[in-house]
Order: sequence, then C-alpha cells, then structure tokens
Amino acid sequence: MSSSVRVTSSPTKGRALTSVHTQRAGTPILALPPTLLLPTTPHLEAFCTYCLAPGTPKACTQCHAAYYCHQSCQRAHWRDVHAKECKPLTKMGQQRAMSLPTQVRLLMQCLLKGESLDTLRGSGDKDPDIEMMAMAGVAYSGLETSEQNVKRASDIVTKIQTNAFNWADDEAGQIGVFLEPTFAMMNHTCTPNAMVQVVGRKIILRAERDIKGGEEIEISYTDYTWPKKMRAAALKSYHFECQCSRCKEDLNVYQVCAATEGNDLDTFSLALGASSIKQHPAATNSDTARAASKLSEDLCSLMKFSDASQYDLTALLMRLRRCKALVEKGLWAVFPLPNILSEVATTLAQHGSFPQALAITCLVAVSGDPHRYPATFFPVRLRALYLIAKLLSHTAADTAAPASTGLDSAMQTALNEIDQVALCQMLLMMVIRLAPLGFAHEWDLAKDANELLSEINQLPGRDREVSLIQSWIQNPTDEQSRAFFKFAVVDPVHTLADLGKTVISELIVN
Ligand SMILES: C[S@@+](CC[C@H](N)C(=O)[O-])C[C@H]1O[C@@H](n2cnc3c(N)ncnc32)[C@H](O)[C@@H]1O
Repeated sequence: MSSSVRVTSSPTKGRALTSVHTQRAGTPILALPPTLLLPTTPHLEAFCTYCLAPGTPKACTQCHAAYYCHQSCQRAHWRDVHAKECKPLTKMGQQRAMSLPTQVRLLMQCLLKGESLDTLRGSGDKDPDIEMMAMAGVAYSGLETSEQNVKRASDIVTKIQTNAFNWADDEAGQIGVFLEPTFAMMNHTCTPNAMVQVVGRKIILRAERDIKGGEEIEISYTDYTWPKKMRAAALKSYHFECQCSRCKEDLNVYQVCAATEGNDLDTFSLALGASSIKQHPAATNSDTARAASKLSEDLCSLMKFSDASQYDLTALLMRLRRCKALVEKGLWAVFPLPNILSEVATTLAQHGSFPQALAITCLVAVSGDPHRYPATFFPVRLRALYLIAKLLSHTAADTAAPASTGLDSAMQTALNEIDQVALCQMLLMMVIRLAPLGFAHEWDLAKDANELLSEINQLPGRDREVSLIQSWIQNPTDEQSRAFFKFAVVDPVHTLADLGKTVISELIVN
C-alpha cells in the first residue's frame, strides 16, 4: 500500500481508504495496474483485451475470443492469464466464448489464476443468478462442478460484484471493468472528493477537490450527474443505500456545484467566473431546482449509451426534441441533455457539419460541463476542449475561403472575428496542463493534444501571439493573463456557444 493512503474503518460502510496527507485538487494520489481487467462483452471486438485501447484489434488465432492492438499486449496477456484461459475458451467455441457475461469471464480468470480475492469482501448473497454464474464459470474453466468449487466460485462472484469498477474510455465511456485491491477499499458517495482516471493500462486515483490528511477518500461508483433513481439502480449490486446530500436532498447538478468548495473554479475554466456558475436559477430558486430534478428523472430513459460510431442522426434528433423543456429552461447541464448534445455534435461532425458541431460543443463546454463537473481538470471537460480545438481546425479552412457557402453568415462572422489559431493553441495547452501531473506523456488525450499543438505551432509569423500565450500559461492567475484568457478564449467560446443555442432551436423545430 502506498504511503499516501491507509485503510481505516467506517462505522457504517466497513473498511475505508483514508488520505495520510493533504492532497491538492488534481493531484494523483495512486497509480496502479489493475489486478483484473476486461472489456465488457459488447466491447470485446472493439477494444484491446489487455490494454483496452480502442481500434480494430486482431483476434487470438486460437480462441478468437481475445483481441489485441499489438503483439506486446498479446504477449503480456498471455503471461498474465491467456495461457490458462485460451484452451477453455477455444473448447467452448467462439460464439459462446464471445457472449459469456463479463462477470463469468472474470470469474474464469480468477479460478484459472488461482486468485481468490482474499482481501476483498463479498455480499455473501446466495441468489440463483450468482449460483448459475458460479456453475458456468467452474464448468467452463474445466473444473469439477463439486459443491465446494461452486461455493468458492459463488464467493468470488459476489466479490467481483461488490468490488469491480467501471473502466471508462475518454471517448466511448464505460467499456470495461477492473478490479484492484487498494481501489476496492474506497467507498462511494455521489459528492466525491476523488476520482478514478484511466491512463494507458494504469488506474489513477486523483483528488477531485482538496483533501485533508485523515479525511476519507471517497469516489463515485456511477456517473454522479445521473438522476437519483438511475444512480440507485446502478448501485444496486453494491448492496447499500447512498446517504450523501445529493441523494438525501435530491440535489440537481447546479445545487451541488453551488455548494462545491476547495476547487479553483476559475483558472482555465470556460465558465464566466466561479460566482456566476454558482448563481444559476436551478441552484437559487427552489421551483426551478425541483423542476430540474423532475425533468431529469422523467427523461433519463432517453439515454442510450450506444456505441459512438453508430449514432443515427434522425433517432438522435427525436431524443433531442423530447428534451425541449430542458432546452427552453436553459437547463443545459441537466442529464440527459448535455449527453445527447455531445452525441448530436459527434454525429454532425461525422456528417461533415463542422460549424454546427463546433457551436454545440462550445455550448456544452460553457453551460453544461462546468456545472456538471466543477473540477476544471475533469476528463469530460478536457475532452470538450480538445474537441473544440479539433473542430476549429476543420472550420478554419472554411472561414479562410471568402466565398464559402458551408457556413451561415452569423457563424462566418463570428469565426472571422476570432483568432482561431490562438484559441486552438490555448485550449490544447489547457488539456496538457490539466492532465494528471507526471502522466501527460501517457494519457491518450494529452498525447493527441500535443500532436495537434505541434502542428499548429509550426504556423509562421505569430511571434507576438506566441509570446502572449507563453506568459499566460506560465502565470495564468495574474491579472493580465486573466484578461488575455477572457479575450482570447472565454469570450470567443461563449460567442460560439450562443450560436449553438440557435443551432439547437433549429434542430428541435425542423
Ligand atoms: C468496493 S467496496 C468498498 C470497501 C468496503 N467498505 C470494505 O469494507 O471492503 C464496496 C462496498 O462497501 C460498502 N459501501 C461503499 N460505499 C458505501 C456507502 N456510501 N454507504 C454504505 N456502504 C458503502 C458496501 O458494502 C459496498 O458493497
């Protein structure tokens, strides 16, 4: 166990992980490889079985049920577990192996590796589903289905259910599960002080706000922006009822954001100042607050968690239209609106409608993300910054051509008035600066940002702008830097975000 944390006990939650020292918001507290890691069954073919990198990995030529992005991953996975699981998977046939529930496949890995997850606690549940999974895992692993083996396997299944966490890809969302004994000591709250971030094949525990020495480190096992009922459903397999303020008072994202302390909400934020984001009517007016929570509950079934590559614009727009009440009330941060808007932006970009995608992405980045995730370094927020930069690199060519017909005039005027190059550079520098300290070179998003930044930095004749940008990134909090950041980043993104509102109104009407 690292010297920065220790295991303590909580009167109501069992064991807990506690911070030994004060940790500043954003600091990586732990970085560990997972003990068990697997893409969930629907994602097996699209993510490397060993490192979970997205792409078109190649199947193991024996079992065709494990996929690798590179030979090095295949070799490492072979040493880790595949040497033991390949034969049983081959024996059951590709079709059955590829449709095994994720928990059964994890159980097989435990049984074949002789991993009993000793230090972890299970629920001790004995329901028929658990027994079925245990029987299947034992039989598929080639072990005798004796009472003793099935009992041991049932125990492992309940430990997996209680201690495995979701592995989230920056782009595709929750695509895998992992288990790691120190991480498994952390309890849940929907108002966490820490978060788990995936970098390469490592899991990083990062302070989400300032944590004092002796304070319990708590993470959220679900996306805490989901409405209460949806969070409760996601927590069901952990067998407890969350007693946090977000749950007890059914607070919406604006109310939680208004109560958030211990974060620098201003530096590197696209929102117009910490005080303004805390003053949203859904935080200050109880009727609007209740309406926000109610609409979120009513609309949560609209969220599909589909594969980003398969968005269907017509179906997506129908879902967006159902969110009309949220749009009309300006509740841009309330689930599922920002999630659907991000899907709409991705789909529009896939159809080549870059200006519209840009405007919507800016709207989510200024009016959704800062309220949903108050920490400026939250990966969802950094991904939006990168996307804005990427989309600007597409629209820049359109604005450069005076006879462009691809842009409507308001967008053309707005883009012409912006120094798009400086904006891109500064957004990308924010992504790199806000990556977990010491891991920027390993984190895919920061690597992509660095690559795009290197291309843009080669543009000639920009010495004056480059020197202003350099002094801003070195001293982002001094008065001059703040003014420059507002002028070069915050104001232009807000102008584009306002155009995003028009784009959405048109999409809802048409
Ligand atoms: C990943 S483990 C966390 C460590 C656990 N407390 C232990 O003693 O091993 C998850 C389990 O911790 C307990 N737990 C986590 N968060 C809780 C909370 N907010 N309230 C009550 N119990 C909680 C539940 O029993 C849950 O199934």
